[in-house]
Amino acid sequence: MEQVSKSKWNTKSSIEDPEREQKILADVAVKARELGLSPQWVQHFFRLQMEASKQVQYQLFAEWHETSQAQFPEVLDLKTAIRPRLDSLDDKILAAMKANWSTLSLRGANQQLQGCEVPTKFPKAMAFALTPLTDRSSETTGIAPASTRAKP
Ligand SMILES: C=C(O[C@@H]1C=C(C(=O)O)C=C[C@H]1O)C(=O)O
Repeated sequence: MEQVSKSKWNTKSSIEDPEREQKILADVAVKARELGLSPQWVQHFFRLQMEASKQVQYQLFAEWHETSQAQFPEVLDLKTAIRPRLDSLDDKILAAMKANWSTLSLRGANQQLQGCEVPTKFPKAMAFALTPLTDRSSETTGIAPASTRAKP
């Protein structure tokens, strides 16, 4: 996200790109369906990762405004270099979700994550990022309680 932020800082672009976010959410829902994952939970997960990413960007922008940060040298281009990398990361995340779906959809598995603290410069972003893993109510996840799910 530092590269994304630097690129936007240099080009004075806005942090938020709702069109790109909508496209990502639509794409991951299609891919989730293809992989047999809950599109609802997958969208919820990616929505929160995007909130986390924007939180990091806002924090960095605030720091840079504070210090009157100049343009950054040697920053990758957002559209042609950074976003394609983010897209391939999204595909890897979906594949990892597929590989770990039985664990992810276990009710109670989230308890292992409750109260876990990861040292970070971006605690607010981390809170967003972890929410889909810690808040596992079926209302937000679209994952049926274990008792009602068919056995594999
Ligand atoms: C990461 C970016 O910034 C924001 C966050 C996004 C994300 O996390 O995928 C997408 C669009 C922007 O609202 C970006 O512009 O690519």
